[in-house]
Amino acid sequence: MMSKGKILVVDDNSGIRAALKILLPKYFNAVELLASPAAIHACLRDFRPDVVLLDMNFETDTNTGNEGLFWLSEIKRISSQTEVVLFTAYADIALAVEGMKRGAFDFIVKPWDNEKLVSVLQAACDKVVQKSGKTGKTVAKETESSAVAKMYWGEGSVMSGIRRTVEKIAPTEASVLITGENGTGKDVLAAEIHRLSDRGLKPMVCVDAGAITETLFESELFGHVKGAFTDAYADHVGKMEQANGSTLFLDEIGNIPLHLQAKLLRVLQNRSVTKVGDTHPVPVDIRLICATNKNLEEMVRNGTFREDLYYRINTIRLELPPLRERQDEILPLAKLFIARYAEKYHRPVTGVTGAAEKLLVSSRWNGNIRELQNGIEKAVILADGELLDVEDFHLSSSPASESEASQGEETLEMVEERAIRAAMSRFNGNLTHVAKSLNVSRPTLYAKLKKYNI
Ligand SMILES: Nc1ncnc2c1ncn2[C@@H]1O[C@H](COP(=O)(O)OP(=O)(O)OP(=O)(O)O)[C@@H](O)[C@H]1O
Repeated sequence: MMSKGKILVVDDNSGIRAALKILLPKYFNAVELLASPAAIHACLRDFRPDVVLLDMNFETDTNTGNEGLFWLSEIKRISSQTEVVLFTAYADIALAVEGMKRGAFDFIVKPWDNEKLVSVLQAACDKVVQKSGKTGKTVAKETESSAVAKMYWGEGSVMSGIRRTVEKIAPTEASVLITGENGTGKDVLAAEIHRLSDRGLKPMVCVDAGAITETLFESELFGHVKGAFTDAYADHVGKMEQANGSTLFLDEIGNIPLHLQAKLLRVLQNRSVTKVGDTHPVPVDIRLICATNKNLEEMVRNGTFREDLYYRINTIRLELPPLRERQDEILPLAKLFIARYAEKYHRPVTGVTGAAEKLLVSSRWNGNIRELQNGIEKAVILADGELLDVEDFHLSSSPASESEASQGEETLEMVEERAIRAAMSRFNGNLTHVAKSLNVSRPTLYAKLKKYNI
């Protein structure tokens, strides 16, 4: 039976790689093979293996195993949850013991026994799943969704400039402030910066300051101890502590009221957080990325945003322009979304007609990339042919307008229900993300969930 799990094999012997390329895919979800350890960093970041099967000697004529031990430490340093199985042609017990002391899961001697190798790799995968407290299915799902969230950069000049800055600043500890209208891709950009950083193997922790009430804000961000307030039945670890060693993404930072801004600033300055109802500060090491669609400078001027907090979060500023100012990106993004939704809904759509291209490029896209994405999703579901045409889009006015609602209630209701169900499944029922992706408020989403019995 196929096990869950992703295996990375690092071995410079092409014969061994060829044999494992045939053997391992029968037992595991995904297998990557590297001839040289030089690409291990990139592979850990992009492929995110559960287990690495690591050769101990990469240079002919050396059999000290030192290189293997070095790479073992590197893998553990970068991704402590990844298990490493050492693979050596030289049965050296001392080396095996040293490797295990340094955190290797097990040791396999070449020439190997297929059954033994598979069972050791399976046991290592099981350990990863147990440690993360997830089933193999959810591990695979997370990987899928992180692949979906991967940012499309395009060739446009504006985004190329931002990309160059991002590549420079991502590996640093600098706080980043991302600004831009709704739907311009601030969340996606934050995730990309995190992915490219040294913290990228840990999950980024997100707080949507626009979606939590003022009363819950402190407890959500800083945590609370049991009994701190009426409903505090147990200790709760706040998002800041959860983000320790990783990145905290504070979305809609412009929505935080002034008195809470002061508390947030204190935590950021002291690099320690005290739970509500507690007196002991806990040190936290976080990289901060904030986003807003508000004009923070104006808020500072009119006294609704603290100047000191503004400077604290704003070491690097990235401004995502509205989609109407990045027209060269509209068609490439449209193609990307068409391919995504054609596959998802099993529709034969492959592109757009020339007339539809003109319409897409000249539309205002007040809801930016989110609106384009939603428009394409609907069009792909409803289209009859292979090419989307002008009438497949309802772009004469803004997409949520009444003119759209009057175009055949039955069909649109069906589309709406399907879109909500799709979003619920895509975001595993996370209502904040579902509401955001559909561009509706949470109360509207609740009403629709009730209406469609979802
Ligand atoms: N560069 C991109 N490549 C692929 N998809 C993108 C890109 N930018 C945005 N999207 C998609 O557009 C939608 C909106 O993006 P995102 O949520 O990041 O925008 P936002 O600016 O954070 O919006 P809001 O201000 O409402 O929070 C998402 O579904 C996202 O997947």
